[in-house]
Amino acid sequence: MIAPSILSADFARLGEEVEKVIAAGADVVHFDVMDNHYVPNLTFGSMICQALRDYGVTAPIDVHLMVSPVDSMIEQFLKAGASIITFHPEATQHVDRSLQLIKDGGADCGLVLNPATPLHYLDYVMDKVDQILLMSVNPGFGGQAFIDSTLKKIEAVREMITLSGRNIRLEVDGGIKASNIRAAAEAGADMFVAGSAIFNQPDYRQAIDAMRAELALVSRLPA
Ligand SMILES: O=C(CO)[C@H](O)[C@H](O)COP(=O)(O)O
Repeated sequence: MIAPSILSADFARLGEEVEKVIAAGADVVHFDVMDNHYVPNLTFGSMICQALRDYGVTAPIDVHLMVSPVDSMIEQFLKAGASIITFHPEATQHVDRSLQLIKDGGADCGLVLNPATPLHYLDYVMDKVDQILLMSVNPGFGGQAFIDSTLKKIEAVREMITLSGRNIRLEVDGGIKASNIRAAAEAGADMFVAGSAIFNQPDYRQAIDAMRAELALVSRLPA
């Protein structure tokens, strides 16, 4: 799945931008929520998610909360039509409760781990999460370079997913482009967030097609 991050879209024309990127072949809209507290940047909240739904966007909206605390934002995004909500475990006091809040609201839930965040946060929630998001940059800004150590982390989480026996999506986010998406997929990722590599290109379809062409060459797709 290709999930363009609207962080790099033209905010003045957001509805059109989302329509255009979905028409260009994207599967999911990736929605980066930053609070200038958990991360040193500020983006948009649930009203914009609701506005996209009201505009007619029916594609899944994958909300990545870079906020602390998280629970009140979860409630707002559930009401605003989020399909998937992920958050950073160290940003909430009760990880299991926050995950359950998302599930009870009818959305898919998941955890996000920063490049240096240990995997042990996943140990007791593998029966609950629908998605795991591994950040391949430090969160807060688009357009950063992919941190290579993420590949080993993707491999480790793919093993954990296989052991869990569950169909958990493994998403990677940060610095993804046509030249490195294949390595991320071969390590075990199956959902790819890309912001600048899509929205900073003149032709979104061409950018997405170039990524899909690389994915078609992957020798070992994750189960
Ligand atoms: O979560 C994010 C930053 O915190 C963005 O989704 C991510 O960095 C995508 O942007 P790019 O593809 O340009 O790296």
